[in-house]
Amino acid sequence: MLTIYSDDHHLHHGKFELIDGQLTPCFEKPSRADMVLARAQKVNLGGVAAPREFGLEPILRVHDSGFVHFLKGAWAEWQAMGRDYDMLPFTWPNRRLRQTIPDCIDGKFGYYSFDAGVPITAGTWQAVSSSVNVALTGQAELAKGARGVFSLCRPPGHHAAADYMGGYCYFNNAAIAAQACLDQGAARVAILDVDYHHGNGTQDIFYDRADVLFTSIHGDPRFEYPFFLGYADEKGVGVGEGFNFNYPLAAGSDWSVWSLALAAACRQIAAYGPDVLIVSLGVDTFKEDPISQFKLDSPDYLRMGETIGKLGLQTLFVMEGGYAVEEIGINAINVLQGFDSVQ
Ligand SMILES: NCCCNCCCCCC(O)(O)C(F)(F)F
Ligand SMILES: [Zn+2]
Repeated sequence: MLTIYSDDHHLHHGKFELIDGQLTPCFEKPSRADMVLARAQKVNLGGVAAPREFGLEPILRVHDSGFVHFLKGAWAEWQAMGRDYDMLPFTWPNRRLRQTIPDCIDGKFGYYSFDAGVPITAGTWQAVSSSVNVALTGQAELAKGARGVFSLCRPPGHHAAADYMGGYCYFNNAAIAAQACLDQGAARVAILDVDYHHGNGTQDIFYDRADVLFTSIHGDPRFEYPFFLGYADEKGVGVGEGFNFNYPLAAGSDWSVWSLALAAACRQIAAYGPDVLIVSLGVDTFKEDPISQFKLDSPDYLRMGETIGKLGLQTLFVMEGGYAVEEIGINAINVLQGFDSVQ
């Protein structure tokens, strides 16, 4: 399987995030993607290709222009205030506050984000732009007939919605790739989000649409981030009703439980009959993951890939989360090797 990868992700390395009331070094760090790339090369998964440049147009097919232009100009605006350290948001327009866009950068950042997990640094714009190009280059390979492609995206994207970032995500790489499939003539695209955390951004973007089926298996939001979306009763709205399936699972869930949700999601995907499948591939479902509560083990990721491969669909794998850095490469690449093992 071909891997699409850009070194530009190294340009994005936030210093701190707020976890359990403490400022903690960011878990979403460059070594994550380095370990996955190293494993892909070690097992000779396939070639590694640099992304092509697609510009802002495909991003603006999914994201609000005010949001995109805020992110593009944020660091320069911050620097102009004499600040050379990471930007972090700290106040958000909650219930009954004005949904207005202030002039002050702190107000704008709060308007365009939903948590403090999105540091903006000097290299963030370049890194997130390249992460989108990695996803779009993978999508282009699929359009040329590839059975499976791996877009090794960093930063991740599935928490980002049309007009807000959060949870380490800025642009929604998987959603942008899905929209590109539709813009190139696909009638239906299925997205399977296997990251430990619910892909609230991806769900939000496609919630009122029938041309994208969203399925997600994740930690129950009653106890797990992102808390405020990802419940089983969220089925879509309007013409989108019946095209959204959430499978929240209890803390401690292992393969025996997780695989039942995967089978259910795959039944929905098969019934939908998509032209293409996009997998938001997070491997923070791993039993050793430092910020997550599932109990999958490395061999389970081979089975995950085989199960996905048996759908018989052209599939774009888009990297999302996973923080057990020593094993992140083995677990992510196991999924792809499992997929490839199915003829
Ligand atoms: N007590 C733990 C608090 C963790 N708070 C933030 C979690 C963000 C998860 C990001 C991710 O793994 O879903 C992505 F794929 F987007 F990277
Ligand atoms: Zn996650």
